[in-house]
Amino acid sequence: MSDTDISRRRLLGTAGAAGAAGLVLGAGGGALGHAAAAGSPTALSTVGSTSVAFHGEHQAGITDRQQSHGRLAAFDLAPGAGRREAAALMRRWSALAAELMAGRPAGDGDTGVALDAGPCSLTVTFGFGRSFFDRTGLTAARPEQLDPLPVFSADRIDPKRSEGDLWVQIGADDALVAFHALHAIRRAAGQAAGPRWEMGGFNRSPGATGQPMTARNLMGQIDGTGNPKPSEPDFRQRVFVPRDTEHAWMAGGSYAVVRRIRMLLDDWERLAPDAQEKVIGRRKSDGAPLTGGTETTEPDLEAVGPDGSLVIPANAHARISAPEQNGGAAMLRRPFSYHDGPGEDGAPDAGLLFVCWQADPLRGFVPVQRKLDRGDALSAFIRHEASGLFAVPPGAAEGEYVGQRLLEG
Ligand SMILES: C=CC1=C(C)c2cc3[nH]c(cc4nc(cc5[nH]c(cc1n2)c(C)c5CCC(=O)O)C(CCC(=O)O)=C4C)c(C)c3C=C
Ligand SMILES: [Fe+2]
Repeated sequence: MSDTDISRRRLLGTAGAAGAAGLVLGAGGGALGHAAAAGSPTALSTVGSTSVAFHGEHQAGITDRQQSHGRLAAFDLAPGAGRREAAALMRRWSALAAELMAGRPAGDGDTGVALDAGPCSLTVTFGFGRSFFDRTGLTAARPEQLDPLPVFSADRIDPKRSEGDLWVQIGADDALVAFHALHAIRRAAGQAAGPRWEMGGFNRSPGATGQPMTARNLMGQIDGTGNPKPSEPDFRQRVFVPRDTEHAWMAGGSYAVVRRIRMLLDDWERLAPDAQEKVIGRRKSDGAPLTGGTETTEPDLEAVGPDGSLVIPANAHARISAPEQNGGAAMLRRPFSYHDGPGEDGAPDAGLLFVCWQADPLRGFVPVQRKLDRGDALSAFIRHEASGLFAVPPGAAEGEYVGQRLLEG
């Protein structure tokens, strides 16, 4: 996929909207505004009028710019619901997502919550968890990539907030639009599926920074610099399942690993700024490697300081997670931050809804997390509290629904 493919998916009000929001994945701006914005007296801003297409080769919400509001939710099929009910559900959900992403209401029973807003870059992305295949009698069609993730030594995973038959990722540049979309999805589930868990997150608002820039997380770090770029020749191969895959229904799809990672912010903030930078191996101010340059300068992993020690320490997070240190393993990270008030311990229940995308988690998240688990300086300041692994089918063509090739294959 080229950058142009990505920009074609997006119908941007102006290039300015894209710039203000920071196109971390390098998509260019198109020129088409949402109809509601076209010269009417109640014209929407570019933030409101920007829409993302539901139909396409890949589902939306993978390579699209991170929106300012995210909602992640898992659903379980109802007792007695099987393949037929799941197919009908995916047909309903896909039709609904296409309407909502175009800025149209959720049918007759629309609650009116998003009434005055445009699409606000809404994306709705659907995935299937491991248990979905047993529930629908499709175990033979389940890829080995959905085998359970290993248990890592530092995991503190809450099963009630993990996994699930179906996964929905919602992103939008407006909190009400994001809420409205998930609420409509939940209502449309009807008797077929019920909620298992839900998490809300956020990123910078479009226009908050003077110029487009990579996101910052709640530790204050620039986070996303090393992501694979659409302009790189192996981008597609890293993120999307190839055409010749054994399970043809997943060709053009991707695997999402979702981890709710709490940041132990009180401990982190006790560290001096230079110690914080050594934990990551990059400068906090501008994300440049500790060996110098700018955010996009390649780190010099061999460089030593006057005292003979490595400038980027051996246990620095960015060193350990780099593809060169992991046999080329890479993933596209597209997280949301979260803050759910104080935890039971009184410290902030805040951190990262870490969502990463790859063609194969066994050549993406798993080897990298294995290595981080063994000796990442960041480990002392984070705790993985929930986990999910989902197969995200390719995008649906016009008239199709997401997962149709699996459910009707
Ligand atoms: C298993 C995968 C990863 C987890 C889990 C993870 C958690 C995590 N990371 C940060 C902050 C940063 N990560 C950075 C780089 C980076 N992280 C991963 C993987 C995981 N991170 C990768 C593959 C990379 C890129 C490495 C490279 O290509 O050089 C950085 C540096 C800037 C950047 O490249 O994004 C920061 C900062 C936190 C806070 C966190 C858990 C809460
Ligand atoms: Fe990281």
